Amino acid sequence: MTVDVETPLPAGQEEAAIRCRDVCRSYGKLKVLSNLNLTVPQGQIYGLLGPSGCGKTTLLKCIVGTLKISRGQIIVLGKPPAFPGHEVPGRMVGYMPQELALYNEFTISDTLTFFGRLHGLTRKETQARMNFLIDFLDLPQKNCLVRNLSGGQRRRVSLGAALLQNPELLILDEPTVGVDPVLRTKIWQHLVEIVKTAKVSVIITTHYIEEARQANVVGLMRNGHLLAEGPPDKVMKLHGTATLECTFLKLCQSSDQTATNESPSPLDGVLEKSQSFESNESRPFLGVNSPPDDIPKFTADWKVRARHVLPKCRNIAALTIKTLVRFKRTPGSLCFQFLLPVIQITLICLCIGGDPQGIQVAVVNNETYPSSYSHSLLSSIDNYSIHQVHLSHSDAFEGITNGEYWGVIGFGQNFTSYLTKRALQRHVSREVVDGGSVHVWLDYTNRQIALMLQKKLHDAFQVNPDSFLSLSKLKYIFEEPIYGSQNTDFTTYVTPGAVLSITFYLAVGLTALSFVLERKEGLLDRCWVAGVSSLETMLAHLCSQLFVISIQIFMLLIFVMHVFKMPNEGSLVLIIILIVLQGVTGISFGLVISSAIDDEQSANQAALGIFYPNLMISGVIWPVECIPYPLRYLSMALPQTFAAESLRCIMYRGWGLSQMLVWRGFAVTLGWNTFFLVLATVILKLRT
Ligand SMILES: Nc1ncnc2c1ncn2[C@@H]1O[C@H](COP(=O)(O)OP(=O)(O)OP(=O)(O)O)[C@@H](O)[C@H]1O
Repeated sequence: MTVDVETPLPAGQEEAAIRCRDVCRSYGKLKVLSNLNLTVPQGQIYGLLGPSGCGKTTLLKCIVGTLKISRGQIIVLGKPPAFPGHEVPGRMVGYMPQELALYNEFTISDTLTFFGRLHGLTRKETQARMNFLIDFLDLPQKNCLVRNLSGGQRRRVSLGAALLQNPELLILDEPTVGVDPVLRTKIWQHLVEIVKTAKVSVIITTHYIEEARQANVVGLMRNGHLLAEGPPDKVMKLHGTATLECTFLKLCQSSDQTATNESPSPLDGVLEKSQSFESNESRPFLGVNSPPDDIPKFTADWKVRARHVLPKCRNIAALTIKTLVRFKRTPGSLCFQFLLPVIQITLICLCIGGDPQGIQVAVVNNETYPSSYSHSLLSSIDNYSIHQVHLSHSDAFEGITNGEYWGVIGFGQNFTSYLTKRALQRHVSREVVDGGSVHVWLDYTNRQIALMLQKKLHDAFQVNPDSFLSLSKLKYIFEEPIYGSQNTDFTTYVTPGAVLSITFYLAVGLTALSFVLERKEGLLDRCWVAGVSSLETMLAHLCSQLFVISIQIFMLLIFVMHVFKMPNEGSLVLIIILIVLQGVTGISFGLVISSAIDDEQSANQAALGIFYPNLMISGVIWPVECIPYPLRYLSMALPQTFAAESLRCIMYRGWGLSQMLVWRGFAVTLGWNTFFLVLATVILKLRT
């Protein structure tokens, strides 16, 4: 049967706050809920009891809609959870998860204000409820930080957050664990009172089985199904026991016995047992006047669906403010986030691409008179880069062999006279060529240093155009470059790519970790139950991270352009937009990692794992033109290759968006942003 959202439910069914029929849920191959049937009557307290690991929390998560069921049907306050337009998850339900699910950097007041914002309470309403809850739950001052509270106090704050908006349905997962007996009694009294006065429905799990006698109905759960369901007195009377604990033990024994009896042969036992389990488990031993299980199918108008999907500004604002408050409470970490990119770019500009300095080179000069060409050549060498050590032939070679010198420069005894002959005569003997040459032996284990030495010697030999050396050489005249200057160093090449990489990786790291931690601590689940969608979570995170990125980029540009004086011929606006977009790529990639991965270690590994390959292949450190072809094709698919090229073109060539090399960087970055954001949203949706 299909019903429209406006159609009233069939008679009898409107009295149940929660109705679960044949509910199944597995984690991989582990079947946790198995054809479970449960009914929580409206305006009553339902105590869900069972041993650890029997599936209570899983069931509650399915009821609030943060976990999807594999089979069966759940109706909460008249409609399935997460049904378009239904406020479950949302304001109608107050959920206290088993994990404390509180922000440690928040005060009690921040915590309640945050949930008040999510539920759309006015400041006045939140304040009034806060005063009541602080008094009722015996909480310390409202400006106490959550991280400074005791375990029991935190649990009470968590309970306060669930009670805040006076929900129609309260779902409490072990609210009394770690709470002293006096307060436990008070909490139960409050539940009894709100059930009576405000007709609130409550489902509560507890390990203290006997305290559940105050519930109107109890459900005894084992291995993912209910063994019995009914008012506590009736359940105990039916099984002839004096306590709920004894009833539970008795039911467990008889359930074990039934399962054993129904397995005739140990050989085919596995199949038989599971079949008998399936058939028995769906029916509690004692039901509570369940009406016929004719649960209708629900459909929603496309307009309602569309409204349901659209992100709500209220939720995005509440989540963004939450992150900003957390930033405010951790100023050290915030300053570190702002300074880290500046420290990184400073190190890159100082340490990468510069010329080697003070390189020790041995000189063996067999010409003794000071007016010789060898002396004149040696005096032209750049002393800042090359430190000449004059030695004998044997000491020089011993030194270079021992790694003391990077090279040996040698001049023969008759260097000047042979060089003169070479310059004046057309045909000279091999001995003249050899004796009129500068002999250089280099340690090539460090190519950069060896190439620098070659270049410095070459430059030194070019200094005097009238010298015999220049006569004996063919000359090239390098005119003014079309772009850049002849003094452009490697740092200039690296900086634009490095700025993009720093922005990208910091955003990846911060996003991937913060999300994973929030999920682990149950905070994401709690926000979802308060009605926040995956898309809103993403957008809020994007907004708050954009704030951090903006300050990072501002400081980066100040350092790059004013401290390290990198040339900029292009539009500053384009440069800022491109860097911000790369930051968004980092945030969205971080969101993909955190939506797919559950623990910090794996998230860290994923973020770090892509760091080096991406850095090496994207042409950030070394030109893409030097990369082998298969990797070069891979490089084109990466988010930073074209973006880095685009930024170099803007900064050093002064190009704008009309040039393909520039707009291609923007287009690829936007493409990756969209892809990562959609992927993260889909993964988050699929994983609930
Ligand atoms: N995310 C998960 N992935 C895989 N298995 C899970 C996951 N969450 C729970 N389980 C498994 O599902 C089973 C039921 O867990 P659940 O937390 O629902 O039990 P519980 O009755 O609430 O236990 P407790 O009273 O100790 O909280 C357990 O065997 C648990 O190991």
